[in-house]
Amino acid sequence: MITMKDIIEEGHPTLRSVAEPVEFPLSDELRKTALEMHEFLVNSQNEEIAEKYDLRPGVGLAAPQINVNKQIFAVHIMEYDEEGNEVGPILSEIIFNPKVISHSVQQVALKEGEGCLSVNREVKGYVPRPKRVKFTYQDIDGNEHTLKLRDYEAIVTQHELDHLKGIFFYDHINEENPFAQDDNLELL
Ligand SMILES: OCN(O)CCCc1ccccc1
Ligand code: NI
Repeated sequence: MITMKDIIEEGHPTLRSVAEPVEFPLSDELRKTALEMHEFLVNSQNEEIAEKYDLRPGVGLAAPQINVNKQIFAVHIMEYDEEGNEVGPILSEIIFNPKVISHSVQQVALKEGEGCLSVNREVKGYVPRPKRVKFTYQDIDGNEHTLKLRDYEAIVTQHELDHLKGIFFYDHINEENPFAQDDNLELL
């Protein structure tokens, strides 16, 4: 299973490189790695397992973060009810060879900013990203899919897409004023 020791940190060159496309059918090894990336996210959101293995909770994980320079990322975003019980998956998928088709001019950012499993420090500031994004990808069997996301799911997905291009979330933060706002930016 993947644990925090497998996740490389900023400063490692792989995190600033462009990931390679994935060939299908997957090798047994790459299929296993992809499934383990998704399993890490599920484990990291399970209180007992996260505590037992000291996992930082994550809703996304990109292959370059475990030093695999391939165009793969996993997302696992669950819906919770007011008591904090899991209702079901909002977006839970392993994405291969994603290609952005279009995105909105309108931007969104999380009020609390973003973090990253490969960045062991807090970097304050709004991370402006397109509010809506449409992209194609292949699933673990190589089947093509098209997905249109908005708001939080779009933010998480674009954070992962950035990792495949060697971009960190803080590259998008306004240096002069990290909390700069304009009427094209909606805070979530
Ligand atoms: O690359 C995934 N990762 O570092 C985990 C954090 C994911 C994430 C956190 C806040 C907003 C968007 C995405
Ligand atoms: Ni990250």
